Amino acid sequence: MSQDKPVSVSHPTIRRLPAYLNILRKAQDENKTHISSTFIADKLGYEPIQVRKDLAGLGITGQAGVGFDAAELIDAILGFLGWDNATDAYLIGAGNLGSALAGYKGFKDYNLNILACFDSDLRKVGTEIHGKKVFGMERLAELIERTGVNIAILTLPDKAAQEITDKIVEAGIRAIWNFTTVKLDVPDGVIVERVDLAASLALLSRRTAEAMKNDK
Ligand SMILES: NC(=O)c1ccc[n+]([C@@H]2O[C@H](COP(=O)([O-])OP(=O)(O)OC[C@H]3O[C@@H](n4cnc5c(N)ncnc54)[C@H](O)[C@@H]3O)[C@@H](O)[C@H]2O)c1
Repeated sequence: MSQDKPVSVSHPTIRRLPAYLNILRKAQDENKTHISSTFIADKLGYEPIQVRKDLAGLGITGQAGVGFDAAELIDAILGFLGWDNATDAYLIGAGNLGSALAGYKGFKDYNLNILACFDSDLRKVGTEIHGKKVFGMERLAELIERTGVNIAILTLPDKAAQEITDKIVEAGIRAIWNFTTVKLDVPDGVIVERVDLAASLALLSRRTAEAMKNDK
């Protein structure tokens, strides 16, 4: 396997990488040392050329007839995504969604470490959710500044999202995983990635409606 300098990598390619990682790790668990693009493609219902193009975009090419060295490919993907070092994050809004994320053990596979939660509800402050301490909002800026945590996960109500964003950005947060529906206004250099289950559900619903229409 060779690794050249990566060229530009599209967002769809980046979105596919976690699925590749998942397959590679499972294959490793089954003691497979080398994996072909066809193997990965078959598992995901893609064309092998798609997988090869995605990995070539990262500067990785397999060896003809041998495929990719699974361990090297895992390291290359982790390195590309910046998942080779533990990334600490604070979660803000320890309600239904926030608690579920705080308790999701799978994030450790992506080296995301939710250090602690923050909430304005005094009944939650001082408690623990899935082993993560819940701090009051008055501690948020101080702790961001002191610990140098760069990532915030926003799982609070929409109406509080912009105000809290302004505060955490001023305190030093550089990346926000935004689960609210608000389009956040942030200064240049601060990265926001919004998660939208409704968009995904809309696709599911539409495709289901079309499939049912075709069955009639
Ligand atoms: N992205 C998605 O697809 C998706 C899916 C589900 C929910 N959501 C969004 O996630 C957010 C949370 O949803 P939920 O069901 O967990 O709600 P929830 O009411 O269960 O939890 C919200 C939490 O935020 C806290 N909170 C309220 N105001 C706050 C403030 N000013 N500062 C700090 N904490 C505050 C509350 O005390 C509560 O613990 C909502 O904005 C919702 O729209 C998004």
